[in-house]
Amino acid sequence: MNKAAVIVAGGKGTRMGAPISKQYLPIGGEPVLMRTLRVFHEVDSSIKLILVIPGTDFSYWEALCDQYQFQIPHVLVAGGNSRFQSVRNGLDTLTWEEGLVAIHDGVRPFVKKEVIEHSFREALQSGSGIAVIALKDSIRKLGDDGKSCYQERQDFRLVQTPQTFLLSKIKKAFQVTEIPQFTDDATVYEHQGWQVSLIAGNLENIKITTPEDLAYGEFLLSQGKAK
Ligand SMILES: Nc1ccn([C@@H]2O[C@H](COP(=O)(O)OP(=O)(O)OP(=O)(O)O)[C@@H](O)[C@H]2O)c(=O)n1
Ligand SMILES: C[C@](O)(CO)[C@H](O)COP(=O)(O)O
Repeated sequence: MNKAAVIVAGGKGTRMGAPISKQYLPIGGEPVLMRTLRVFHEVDSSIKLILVIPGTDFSYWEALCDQYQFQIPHVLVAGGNSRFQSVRNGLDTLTWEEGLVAIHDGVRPFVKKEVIEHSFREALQSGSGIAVIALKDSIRKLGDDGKSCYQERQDFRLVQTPQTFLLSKIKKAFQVTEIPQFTDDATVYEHQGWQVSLIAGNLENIKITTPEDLAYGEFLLSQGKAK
């Protein structure tokens, strides 16, 4: 079965507040994105890697690849104005009749190989494999009246990536008009009336979003808790 990964990194990293976009910032001595691409390559070197970045960053990324002698093969695709549009641009480049595709945030470099493998296995079996983790904190639901109420945290999961799908189904799912509820790829898939299948993600698979996340990532690497 053909396998691909669409690594989305078309954002601006506003919340990081850094002079360069967070996907290019060094972590453990190399840009975040190189670490992310390497995990997928090491899972299976036949996975076709599609890297979605802003079109205006292509020459910058190519210079970074030269500087770091980064040679893992990948196809560059220009991103869109939202994550949804960036994913769609990536999917549009995949023309196989059949296959599996993992969609993954470029800024989640600490995903475990086992999670990627599990997501592909589950997608082959049931159509989708969505990485999630249990909550560690208690949660409360806010009401319009300013009050809040208890929620059973075991009924909830935090959603990560990869989110892996049968290519034909996710491509069809993305042929819709974007709505605000599309905060990830699972929501786009289930908009078709299809149920998603969840798999266990890994705690270290944080989305690098704010400066504390970078510091935490460096800590994980220094402790050997992430690679
Ligand atoms: N137009 C966009 C927006 C986001 N993303 C990607 O989607 C992932 C998750 O998004 P987020 O963490 O929100 O990244 P940014 O949009 O870059 O961050 P911010 O909201 O702080 O600007 C990131 O890998 C980001 O690069 C993308 O490919 N295209
Ligand atoms: C896709 C995602 O990483 C799953 O948790 C998340 O929904 C992305 O959200 P963002 O607002 O684009 O950071």
